[in-house]
Amino acid sequence: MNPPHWPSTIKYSPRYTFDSKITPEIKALIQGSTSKGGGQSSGRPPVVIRRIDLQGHPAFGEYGLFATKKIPPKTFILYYFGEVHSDDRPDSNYDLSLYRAPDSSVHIGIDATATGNEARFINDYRGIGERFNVKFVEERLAGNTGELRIGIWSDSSGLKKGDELLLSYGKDFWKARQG
Ligand SMILES: C[S@@+](CC[C@H](N)C(=O)[O-])C[C@H]1O[C@@H](n2cnc3c(N)ncnc32)[C@H](O)[C@@H]1O
Repeated sequence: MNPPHWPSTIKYSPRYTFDSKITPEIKALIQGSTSKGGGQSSGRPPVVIRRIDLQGHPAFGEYGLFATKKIPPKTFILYYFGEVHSDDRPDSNYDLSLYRAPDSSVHIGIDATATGNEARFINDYRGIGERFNVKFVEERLAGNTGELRIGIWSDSSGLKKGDELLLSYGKDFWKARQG
């Protein structure tokens, strides 16, 4: 079932989908040798999608993601899911880097433009809060033999109920969108 306020134009998926151009080798690299647990851990994450109706909020009219309860510091909240792909998608505003080969011959991303989960709605802190309050943490499941994931964790301050989750997308994201 879709989470509350999920927009009908986007497909909800609490697990990876794979672009048709992803080779079996790359799929195996991402999934690891232990194909354990294809999706989000049990239950809904402690977050809710809300439309931003606050005048002056830089993402006014769009959506954001908010804590439904107090989240302690350094706590796992949810994973970032979307379409795993190996092509360049410079125009996507929902594309996260998942894996880069040491010689840069392969670069895998997770693009949640058309398919994804609640994590796609997390805004960048710039113009909203003083600093980010959540961050991306890479992990491999099953004692480092399972699927490669990007988790979203609270930072050292934690969040209060009702706080908007705010990331730092990094300067390159905004530099690429200037002008
Ligand atoms: C990953 S999406 C975040 C969710 C988005 N607000 C939505 O409703 O789909 C990234 C997009 O959100 C908006 N956004 C996120 N953080 C922002 C910020 N600090 N200032 C302005 N726009 C922001 C921009 O449109 C950006 O391209």
